Amino acid sequence: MSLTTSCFSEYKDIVQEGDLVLIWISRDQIKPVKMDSEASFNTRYGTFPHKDMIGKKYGSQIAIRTKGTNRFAFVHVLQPTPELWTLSLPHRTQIVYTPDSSYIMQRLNCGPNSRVIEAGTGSGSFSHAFARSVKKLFTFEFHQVRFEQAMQEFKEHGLLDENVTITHRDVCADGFTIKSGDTTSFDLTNVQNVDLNANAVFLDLPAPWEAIHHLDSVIAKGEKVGVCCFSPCIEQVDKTLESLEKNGWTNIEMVEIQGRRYESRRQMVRTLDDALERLKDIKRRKLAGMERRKRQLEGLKTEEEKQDQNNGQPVTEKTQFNPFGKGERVKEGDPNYQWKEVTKIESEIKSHTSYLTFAFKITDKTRVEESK
Ligand SMILES: C[S@@+](CC[C@H](N)C(=O)[O-])C[C@H]1O[C@@H](n2cnc3c(N)ncnc32)[C@H](O)[C@@H]1O
Repeated sequence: MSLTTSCFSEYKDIVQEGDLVLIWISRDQIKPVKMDSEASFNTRYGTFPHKDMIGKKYGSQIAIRTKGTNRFAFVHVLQPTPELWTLSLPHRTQIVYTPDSSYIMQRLNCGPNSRVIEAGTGSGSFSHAFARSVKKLFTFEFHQVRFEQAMQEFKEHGLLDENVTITHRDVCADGFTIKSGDTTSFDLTNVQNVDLNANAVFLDLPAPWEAIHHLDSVIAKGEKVGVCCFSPCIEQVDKTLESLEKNGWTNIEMVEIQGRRYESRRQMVRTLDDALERLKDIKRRKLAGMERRKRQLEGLKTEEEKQDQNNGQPVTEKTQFNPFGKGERVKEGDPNYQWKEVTKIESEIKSHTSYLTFAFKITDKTRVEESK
């Protein structure tokens, strides 16, 4: 089923047939699904029929009974946003994540008047974020299949009807000018050359330094234009810096974003008495074990031990309460215990993604001088 919706720019209350819905299973598992009342969404916990989601409010929890057990499994139905799309999209390439994209848009002063050039389009992660915030996005991709997939996806998401143009192009070899005869989503019926007039540029290419000299003819005159090059290796940054300087870009700065997710959690308050009790417990259990082994070697067993052996039960008494983790499990926040608020960092941190090299340029200063 292929339907064009403006799901990324319009807010809706109710899930409808044909909607692109992001099904939130867990923080690491969000799946994009087109609503089709005949279809179901399968998880390892069970099957969620789409018809149970259609008609519900966005944000609703949908529950089913799990297979074989009398428990519930649930998912949430969410409306797409660029941030959630980045976490759920089908990867065709490496992508730009929200900590980087939000920082880049802020540094490039992106807003409702921005006209942005992006190359390459890749999986379209950043394109969705740009599309929501800027006036025009001109995105370029030289890989034929990726170009077609991205164009289809942008069409389905309603982006091509709004402010996005995608062009099939090797920007290092052929620059950024869109002209008649090009393979592009731009309607070139009455146009020879498209005036890109871009005031922000984002290059996520293996060799951005080969594309920089093509920018002068497509960036806005008389205003400050920003460029950001996204490169994973410092050697690439070196070459980019050289090219930026050579082509008259100034205020060059390289930064790296180290995104961290902090979680607010509760930790049980542990007192000195708890620590002493724990040490005593270890000692008690050790002694009980030694006694038992001794009796086993001597072939002697207490009545209780014989009984326990018959039942297959452990002989050592179970620790009732242990604030250091082992023993009886206590649910976080259990009101019978004392808790303190703590911050925990995620266990697996995705560290270095890429270096961001920013630079700025004003090609024709006449207008700026006049306004002074
Ligand atoms: C890392 S991906 C971009 C990912 C994208 N920023 C995202 O967030 O989804 C780089 C893309 O640039 C494309 N590319 C590489 N060299 C290019 C060139 N000279 N012209 C146009 N696209 C190019 C590749 O085909 C690839 O799809």
